[in-house]
Amino acid sequence: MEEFPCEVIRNFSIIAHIDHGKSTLADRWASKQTLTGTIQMKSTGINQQVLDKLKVERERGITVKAQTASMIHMAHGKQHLLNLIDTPGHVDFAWEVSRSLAACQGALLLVDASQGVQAQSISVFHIAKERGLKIIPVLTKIDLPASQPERMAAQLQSTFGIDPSEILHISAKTGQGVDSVLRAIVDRIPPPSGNINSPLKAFMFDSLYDRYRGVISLVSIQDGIIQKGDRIASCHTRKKYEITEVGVMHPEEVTTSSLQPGQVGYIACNMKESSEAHIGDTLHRVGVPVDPMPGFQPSKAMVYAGVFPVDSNDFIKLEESIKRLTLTDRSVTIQRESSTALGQGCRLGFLGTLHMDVFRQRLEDEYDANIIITAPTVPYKVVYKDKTVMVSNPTEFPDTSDTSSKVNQVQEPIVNASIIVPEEYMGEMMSLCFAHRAENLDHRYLDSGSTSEASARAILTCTLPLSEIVTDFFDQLKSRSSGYASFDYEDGGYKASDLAKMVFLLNGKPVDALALIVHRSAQHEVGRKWVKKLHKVIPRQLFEVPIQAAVGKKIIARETLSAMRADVTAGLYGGHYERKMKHLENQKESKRKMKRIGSVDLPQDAFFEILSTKGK
Ligand SMILES: Nc1nc2c(ncn2[C@@H]2O[C@H](COP(=O)(O)OP(=O)(O)OP(=O)(O)O)[C@@H](O)[C@H]2O)c(=O)[nH]1
Repeated sequence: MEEFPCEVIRNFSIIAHIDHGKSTLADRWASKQTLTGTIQMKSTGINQQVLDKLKVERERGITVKAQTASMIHMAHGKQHLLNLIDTPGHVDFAWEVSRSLAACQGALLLVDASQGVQAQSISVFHIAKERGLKIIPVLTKIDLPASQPERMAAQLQSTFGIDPSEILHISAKTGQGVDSVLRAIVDRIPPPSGNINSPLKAFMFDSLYDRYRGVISLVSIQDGIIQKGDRIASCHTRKKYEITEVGVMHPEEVTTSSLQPGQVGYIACNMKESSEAHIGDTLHRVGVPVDPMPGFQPSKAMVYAGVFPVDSNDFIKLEESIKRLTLTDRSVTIQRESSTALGQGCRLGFLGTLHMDVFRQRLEDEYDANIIITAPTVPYKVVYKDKTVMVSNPTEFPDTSDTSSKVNQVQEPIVNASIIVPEEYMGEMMSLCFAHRAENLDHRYLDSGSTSEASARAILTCTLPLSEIVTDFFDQLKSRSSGYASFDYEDGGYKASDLAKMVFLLNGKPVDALALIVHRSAQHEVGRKWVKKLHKVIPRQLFEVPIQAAVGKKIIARETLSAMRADVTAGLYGGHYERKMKHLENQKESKRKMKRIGSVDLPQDAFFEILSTKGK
């Protein structure tokens, strides 16, 4: 690939609410490049969303991991190199958005012309604005009969102060106006600055793991030049490496002879451990140190869950798979955990529940893992007289009803939430929020000056405990607004709360994997619901089994599982010997799949059933 000086390079991202059409637009450009044959790309074909590489992304139609791709565009008689750094659109991945934007000078704010501004449009706009990026507003899907470009342009003006004459109107589906976006990128986004004669300064904004070459780092070159054979060092770890390959993402890797100032691309340098690749690190030439770029805050886990192998003999294999997977997803935190009910496992920290779901699915799809994942928990702060302890595992939560426990206070994480919804659903949304312990509820209209016409949209803001939204909040939000509501949240710190640990007992023995942290106002309801659920899924035993929910020493709910008859063959009269044997065999087989809790045999399926249902 030829070399491009800074002035013809543009580094940009597309920022948008989920489903507003980022991948479709990027894809149109990618397929156009293959059609014109400007660049040989290992594209998977026209209209296949080449940027959404992961299987889970294709299945769910969401972008999980930011990808980069380079394109060549002719403008003003010169070839321009446009580097697209894709960003995920889901609230869980705001951290990835911020990271991707650090390598850009501009961003396309893509808004669906039939839906208008949504919750994530607002949050990503602010992230881009804070980073000082040039923003190009684009209304897309104008081919849809329901699109209202004029009204949405007015909305962009009232929400973001954008001049309507700057807004591009396109359809990524039909291709209308798509070229005008490329032109605007060239004309409006400033080229990256950088000096080829200055010492090498490369900013690492992402890393991937390759089985054969080790860690592949994605970098944006601030100054200097980087090529094969160069010896580089990390400002953060001070470790030294030799560059074995450099190139650009196209979106597949294409080797180049060098990467120059303003370019975004990948480097391979025999980095064996992903722990050596620090996102936000600055790389320089060995012996020529530079001032590091301001790095990133590490991502913060918001949701924790225990992951256990279904067959306890598979723990080592599972741990290995988890470690391999975290090489491509650095935002997951890992800690070993052991449970009397489920054996040895890992406690993983995720950015949110979608992130957790995606990780679980990737473990199953890519590593063939057979796992049990416990109910998600948020990180709580337990304040003692002399110290504060973070607790992300319900089994470690103290008994707050015990006055001798020396706990002064328990605090839970809070989020500042915003919901955008057509005004006729406001009542439903408010009651949903109140049912989830919302406070500081407020609202305003998004279509400024709009009269009370039916489709006027409002933005509702409130604070919510994070624990309330990690279960079924999002599903309820969608179903109670007929799919119209969009939701976003940001960290709102911690707040004191009246929380308690709920323990479930089978035949008087606590099952640690089922422990929960609940708000005291909901403890009876939650206790009854879970006890009923357990009663439904636990098979009858040879003896009567009480199933109880307890908070502290107090039993708050109970069901009793009646005993069954001992002899499984007793009901078979006059049967063949073989039939009897088969029954006994079956019984032995299902015994092997049981987890024994005290004297109670609990089948794996029961755990799956209990833990897979999201509701508290
Ligand atoms: N009619 C029409 N449909 C479009 C257009 N652009 C995208 N779509 C459709 O909108 C849906 C969402 O598009 P995507 O490109 O997957 O959206 P996205 O923003 O990449 O989604 P995430 O990556 O999950 O954030 C798909 O069904 C697309 O076919 C358009 O210009 N016109």
